[in-house]
Amino acid sequence: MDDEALFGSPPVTVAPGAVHLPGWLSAETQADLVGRCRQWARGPAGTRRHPMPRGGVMSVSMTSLGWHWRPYSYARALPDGTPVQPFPELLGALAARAVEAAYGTPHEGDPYDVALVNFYDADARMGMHQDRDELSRAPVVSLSLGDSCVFRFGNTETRTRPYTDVELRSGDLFVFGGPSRMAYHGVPRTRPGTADPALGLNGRLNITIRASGLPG
Ligand SMILES: O=C(O)CCC(=O)C(=O)O
Ligand SMILES: [Fe+2]
Repeated sequence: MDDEALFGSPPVTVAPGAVHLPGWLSAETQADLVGRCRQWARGPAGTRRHPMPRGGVMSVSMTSLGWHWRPYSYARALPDGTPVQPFPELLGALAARAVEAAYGTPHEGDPYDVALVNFYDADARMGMHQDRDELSRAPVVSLSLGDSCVFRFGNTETRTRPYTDVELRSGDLFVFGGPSRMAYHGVPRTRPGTADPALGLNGRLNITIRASGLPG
């Protein structure tokens, strides 16, 4: 696979260390990933909308691979003891290619070992947050499938301005590391109905691939 040489447009640096690569995944790879996400969601650990510590439930449905994430920690197993599904090697390979495509240098450092698959229906959103439960500061690799969304990429100090609103479409790659690794970000809205019908996905999927830095 050499998608980045064949598809997409040049990388856009949104903030130092935060790079958007529109159309990075081929249509074939997108369809393949949608099928895999469906399989992962059907696994024993399933997909769930996590309760928030201060009340309410997340509107995004999540499947964890490699380590189980819930607000706000990683664990080897679900609270009921169900083991988490293994981290797919395919995602490790994609993350390595993604980092090299974004920065032009190979990924060195902690291995990618966890992925969160987020499903957004038409009403789902994700509030401004930092990805701060990893011990590793390896870049976060984010892949988008299906409906477009507004991805709000902010600063490391506050949940509020300054931020940049980026339109993430199906097949887009977004990598944030270095000085942007701890930037606040969120998804204020998706754009229901914008997915290519040929993809067969009603809604939006996002896969974030991370290095937990936790002992394997
Ligand atoms: O859905 C997205 O594009 C962002 C997801 C995200 O920020 C997360 O899973 O922590
Ligand atoms: Fe995040």
